[in-house]
Amino acid sequence: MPATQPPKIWIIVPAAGIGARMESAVPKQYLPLAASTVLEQTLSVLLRAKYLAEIVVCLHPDDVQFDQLPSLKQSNIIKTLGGAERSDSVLCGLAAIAEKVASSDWVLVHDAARPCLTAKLLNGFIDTVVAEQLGGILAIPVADTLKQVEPSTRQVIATRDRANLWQAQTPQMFQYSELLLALNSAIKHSQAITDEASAIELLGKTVRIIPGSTDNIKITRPEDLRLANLILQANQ
Ligand SMILES: Nc1ccn([C@@H]2O[C@H](COP(=O)(O)OP(=O)(O)OP(=O)(O)O)[C@@H](O)[C@H]2O)c(=O)n1
Ligand SMILES: C[C@](O)(CO)[C@H](O)COP(=O)(O)O
Repeated sequence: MPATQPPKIWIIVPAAGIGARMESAVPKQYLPLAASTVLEQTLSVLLRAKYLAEIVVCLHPDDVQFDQLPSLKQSNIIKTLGGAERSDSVLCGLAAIAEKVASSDWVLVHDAARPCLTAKLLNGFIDTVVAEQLGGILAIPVADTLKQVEPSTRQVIATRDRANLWQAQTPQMFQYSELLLALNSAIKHSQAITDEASAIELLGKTVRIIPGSTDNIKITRPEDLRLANLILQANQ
């Protein structure tokens, strides 16, 4: 019987955002974190992914920092230009691997701005998606009581049922051809999407939730950086 080929995983790291909500002088992916920067911390974990083919980092056209990072010396990290929206950046990443990837290879997308992912969580996630052969995302159940609010007055309109509501995280992982089709279709139909899973959902396809971790925060606002430092210290 012929031996089965191990799966191949291509990792796309959208890192072309300007970090408006962070209000920092440099884009948040280049802010200092632990002994390096947010992006280097993220890449150091992703380099430990099982079945890794290549990592593609999608950068802003004005990016001057990436080439200065020691991580660039890794042969399986390549860079490409990102786009106006996160989904455009991911599509640029898919274009960068188009000549090398097979349609059934897996593409794992992970935000540059989520540096507290651990190799254990990452590889557990990969194992589950590969074993079930079904695209999936990390997510955590909503923990707090949810209020719907009138935006101008900030008055509470209603308390919403949080049962079965989960907060999406990254990594998110789908087969190359499925993700390419889904993102192109969402853009063609002007559907606003903030993650890969929403594009897949719009095609009517199944997305599996795999429990993530409250530690896998996205650096969005200034206070998140302090929390990320504490999480990384605690996980040392
Ligand atoms: N055009 C864009 C916008 C975002 N991203 C990336 O997508 C991830 C998640 O986005 P978010 O946290 O919203 O980052 P920013 O867009 O940089 O932040 P903000 O929305 O506050 O401007 C980040 O790693 C960011 O660099 C990207 O690659 N291309
Ligand atoms: C993909 C994501 O990290 C899932 O939480 C998120 O959607 C990205 O950015 P957002 O613009 O802050 O929602």
